[in-house]
Amino acid sequence: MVLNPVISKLSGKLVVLASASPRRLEILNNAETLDKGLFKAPHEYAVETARQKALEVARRMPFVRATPFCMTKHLKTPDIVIGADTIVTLDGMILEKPVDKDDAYRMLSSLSGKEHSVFTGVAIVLCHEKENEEVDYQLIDFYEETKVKFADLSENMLWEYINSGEPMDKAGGYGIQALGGMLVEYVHGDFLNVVGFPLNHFCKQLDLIYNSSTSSSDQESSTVWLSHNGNLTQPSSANHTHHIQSSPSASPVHKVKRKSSKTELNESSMTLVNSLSKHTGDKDCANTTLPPMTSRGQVKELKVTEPEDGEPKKEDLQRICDLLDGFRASKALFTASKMCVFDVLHSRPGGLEAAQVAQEIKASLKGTECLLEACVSLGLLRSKERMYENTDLSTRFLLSDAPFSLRSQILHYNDTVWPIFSHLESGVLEGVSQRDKALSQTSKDQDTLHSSQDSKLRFMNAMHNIAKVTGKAIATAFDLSSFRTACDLGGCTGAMADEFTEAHPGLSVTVFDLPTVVQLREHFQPLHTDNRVSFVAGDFFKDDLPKADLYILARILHDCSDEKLDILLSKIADACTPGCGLLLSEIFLDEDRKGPSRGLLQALGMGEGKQRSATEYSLLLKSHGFITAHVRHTGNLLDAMLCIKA
Ligand SMILES: C[S@@+](CC[C@H](N)C(=O)[O-])C[C@H]1O[C@@H](n2cnc3c(N)ncnc32)[C@H](O)[C@@H]1O
Repeated sequence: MVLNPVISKLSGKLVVLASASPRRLEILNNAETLDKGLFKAPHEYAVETARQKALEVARRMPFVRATPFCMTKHLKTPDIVIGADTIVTLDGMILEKPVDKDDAYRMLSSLSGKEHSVFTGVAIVLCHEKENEEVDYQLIDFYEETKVKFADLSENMLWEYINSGEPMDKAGGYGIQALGGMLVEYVHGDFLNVVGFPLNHFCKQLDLIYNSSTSSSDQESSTVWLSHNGNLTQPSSANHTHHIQSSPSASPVHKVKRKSSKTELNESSMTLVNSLSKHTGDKDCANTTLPPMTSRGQVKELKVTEPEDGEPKKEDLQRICDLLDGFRASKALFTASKMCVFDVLHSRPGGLEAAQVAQEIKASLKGTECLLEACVSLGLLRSKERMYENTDLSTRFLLSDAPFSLRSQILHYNDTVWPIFSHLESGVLEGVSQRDKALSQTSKDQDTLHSSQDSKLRFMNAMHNIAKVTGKAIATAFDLSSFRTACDLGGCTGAMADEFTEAHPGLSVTVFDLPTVVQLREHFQPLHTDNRVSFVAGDFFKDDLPKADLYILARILHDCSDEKLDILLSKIADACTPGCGLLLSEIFLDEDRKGPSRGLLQALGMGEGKQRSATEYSLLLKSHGFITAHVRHTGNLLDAMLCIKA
């Protein structure tokens, strides 16, 4: 669009930048309590935060004017209040301001060598003072995205920048306008947006507000009219004018107008309602069930609110009941998988009745009906006119031969993890693994040779499943083009090695695992037949390791005590020459050890190892001469870290 003069339109107007107001701290505190899980896309979070900043200030301004002790020079209601919030996102995850140097390290190393997005959400509140001293607010918001790519950052570079102190108060841990500029390879889009304010987009917006008679249908922004105190309820009518119900302190009824499509209107207003209801505690406002997990799988600590009638809230009870019933749901999944319910249903397009399923799985009709109905309630099956069939979720992950099948992993959970967890109380009391105790009963009843072979194959199948699901994300997490040979220590069936050779045509991988495992690997189909994956049997604590440029340790170290880890890392360090790589893949605990719960629940199994954060791994590796080059939170089940031998 052609940009017309706009700044002159502001002359004589009182413009307030919300973030610069004396109430900034409180506003930011309020804004920072926003639950990111509520937002479908990161930019929505930035826009919402900007709205809250602007609205808070706009709503307080007339109040400030009435305060006798306030030293304000502006006794007038502002004409415009502007709020802005900038966030950095990587692979859909919002990176906030680092809490400490380790956090800054985690953030900056995750940005290293990658393109990320910087979003600034901007909210413009136009205040229209009426004759009766009431104020109407018109809210216009928009966002701007800029793509930024970081260069590959060496360890020294990262720490030099972190030690400058600059990252600490900056979203994403860097400031492009200062020292942080040296980290940046390119910027696609508005540079000032990365600095914190998309001036060009803002001017275009002012142009639309003050100069243009252009229809608003082509605007990306949204406009909402608010009541005096900014309260509104969920829109209830289909046209574009919605009545809002005021809270007790608000003036009776105001109108909300928005020049946009109906669907957008509902979505936008809902977000605003949700956020405002947080501030006002207005229980008539729209309520959504919050997802209890963060994007990294940490269960959120949600406040329990006691309604006035003293009754517990439905959502609070639901959260406790979900935990109570969690084991029932797991066991229903295990049983349906073990009894091949999903495979049976897949073999009959159009579905089966409960009696037919019962016949196929050789089970009672009553038991089968209960199992099928429970699976429907868990979203694993769907039913229509008494016929049952798989949902997309079970077709993708629960069939025995699906490319991303997790069935063997489920059977491993049923036959190994479940018995261990049924001894959890003893495990916690004694602080040692209950594995032998839990599994001795099962093996007592069976022929020892066969049972040990069966359980080994079951374990290998489970590892194979997970490697197929996670392998590609790990193999492609870093640029490995400088490595020619790799050794996957504890590489099991070779499924992970297959993903590495698939992703890196110049790479050959030797899988190193215990002799019994290497013997049994013939039960597993290799992905390729071009001989770039070979197998060597041995014990990585005792035997010489095959020579390689890159060592891979996937899901090995969490099972090692600090002493064993020390032995293994010393052996790898001895085998490495400077420049060799070590690629580690594990669940990295958050630095505050509050999540992800998958990692912490795994630790509860009380094996001899322990779960560690990326920084803990990084320090352990550093003590063996490996410098962390990159850390990736892949968003898949496992995270990854690439270290280089100094
Ligand atoms: C948890 S599994 C991980 C498998 C594979 N790395 C993956 O991520 O899919 C651990 C693997 O380490 C192997 N392993 C355990 N101790 C070993 C040792 N001392 N020497 C060699 N391999 C070992 C096991 O046989 C098993 O295959």
